[in-house]
Amino acid sequence: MPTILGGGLSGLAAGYYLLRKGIPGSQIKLFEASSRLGGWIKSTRNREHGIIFESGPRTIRPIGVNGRNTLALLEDLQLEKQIVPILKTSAAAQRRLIYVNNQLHVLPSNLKGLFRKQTPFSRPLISALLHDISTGKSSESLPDESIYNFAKRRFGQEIADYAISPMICGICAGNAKEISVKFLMKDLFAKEQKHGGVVKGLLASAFAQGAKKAPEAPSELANRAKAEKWSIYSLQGGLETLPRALESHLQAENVLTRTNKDCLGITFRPNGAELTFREGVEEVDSVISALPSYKLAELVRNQHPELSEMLSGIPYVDVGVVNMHYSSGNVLKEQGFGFLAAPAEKIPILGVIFDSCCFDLGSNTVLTVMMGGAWFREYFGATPTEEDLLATAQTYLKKILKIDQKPTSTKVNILRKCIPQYIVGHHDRVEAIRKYLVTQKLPLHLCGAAYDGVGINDVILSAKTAVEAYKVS
Ligand SMILES: Cc1cc2nc3c(=O)[nH]c(=O)nc-3n(C[C@H](O)[C@H](O)[C@H](O)COP(=O)(O)OP(=O)(O)OC[C@H]3O[C@@H](n4cnc5c(N)ncnc54)[C@H](O)[C@@H]3O)c2cc1C
Ligand SMILES: C=Cc1c2[nH]c(c1C)Cc1[nH]c(c(CCC(=O)O)c1C)Cc1[nH]c(c(C)c1CCC(=O)O)Cc1[nH]c(c(C)c1C=C)C2
Repeated sequence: MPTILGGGLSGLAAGYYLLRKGIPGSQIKLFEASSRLGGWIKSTRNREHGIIFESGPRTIRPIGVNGRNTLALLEDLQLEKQIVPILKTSAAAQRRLIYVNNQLHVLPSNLKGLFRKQTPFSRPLISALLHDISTGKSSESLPDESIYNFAKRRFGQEIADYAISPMICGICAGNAKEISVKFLMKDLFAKEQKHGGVVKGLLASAFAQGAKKAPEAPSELANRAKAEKWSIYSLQGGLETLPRALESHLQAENVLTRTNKDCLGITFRPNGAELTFREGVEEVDSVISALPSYKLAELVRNQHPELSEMLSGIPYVDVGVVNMHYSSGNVLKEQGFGFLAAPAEKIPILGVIFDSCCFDLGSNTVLTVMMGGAWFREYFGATPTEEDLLATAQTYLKKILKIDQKPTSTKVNILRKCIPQYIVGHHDRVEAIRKYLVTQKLPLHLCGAAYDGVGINDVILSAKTAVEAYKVS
């Protein structure tokens, strides 16, 4: 009987894939510590004006193997009609801004943009590619390095400071000087190590592969996303519609989903495992962990200190999220998805999402300010109040976006340890963790944001992969 620990998106998706594997729902259990399922995905609708505030994720990418996998899941859950796409032609898809040198700048969004000089860059971006071509490989071969160093070596300091560093903030709220190059640029790094440059490597593999592409049968929804040119998408009712649909699906199939069930320890036995809860002990055949890695580390510490140590080596950061709603028309002068602040600006906010520019919210303006991340303690100390975060958000909305108006409603969330950081050495660490599970023959499978990608698509795929490896006894 497989038991899932953690009822965030990856845990719910693990339940869905176990059912698809043919395991009867009555044999599957899912235990969640908090009072609700969905983890960081939380969409709150204001009762008075109906505006939805997302405190966690808000958009999903439709492309790539993992993007298409999510679309197949949505299709199976019959959520197609609830998809709200952002088209590639929209301002939200084409205008991503960065805040550098006390100013907002638009990042190039097409090939033409590479040939033009655009602030804050001192030269057209094409010169970054020439920099890569003319720069040799690093003298010794590197097993890993920070994405900042890699970008600086290959493409120059401006790319590292103005493009890569803000982008890392906008994906994992992290410091590019600490994050592994393999987090986003695994292939480019491998190409550089093999061919002495990224462009050289890309050309070599283009010649080697010709125009061949892996054959794949995309779902109807993936074809629609391509034909209609979706850039990213959300769901009616907010992204929480997805965990709610998974929850209903699992319950309809008789999966036992229990909230307020905080697992306190795991002890592996020759034929399974014992899970300790405040209410007592549950005996299970095998465990699928959809927990944050630092939590799993606590649960296995007594029996497997070495595994626990490796799991605790994956750091997490805190993010402050402030949703702002203005009912008095458009208070926003800028168009686009939002802006990200370059860490060199040394301001407490990571970036702002222009929600009402992404989705049609009538005459309302809705913005989400994200702050802290890798620098949370530095700017906010150990115990900031919600008022501190709201005041900071308002200060920077006024300074950067010139918004003076008082918001109609606001919501502040301090998300503690919400995003894992894939620091230099992460991939080796995850490999060592997996090797330990195999050599110790532990009936434990891992999924979730801690290991193979932090996005929604990644965690859904991680659940699918974990379930594929699960052997039905
Ligand atoms: C602010 C923010 C913005 C984001 N934006 C995007 C975005 O726009 N697009 C995108 O693709 N991704 C985004 N993400 C990432 C995405 O939200 C996450 O990767 C995903 O939700 C993680 O799901 P998970 O199931 O791995 O983890 P979690 O959501 O952390 O779920 C883990 C669950 O385990 C439970 N748990 C913990 N301890 C125990 C225990 N002892 N026993 C039982 N249960 C336990 C927790 O309560 C929780 O419900 C964002 C994340 C954040 C924080
Ligand atoms: C400022 C903080 C954050 C913002 N979004 C996130 C954080 C921590 C989290 C996040 N955003 C994206 C993903 C998924 C990546 C994936 O694998 O699909 C996650 C976990 C999507 C994303 N958002 C931005 C970028 C560059 C990306 C990567 C993929 C894509 O191109 O869509 C930009 C961006 N994020 C934030 C802002 C303010 C912003 C700005 C323009 C907020």
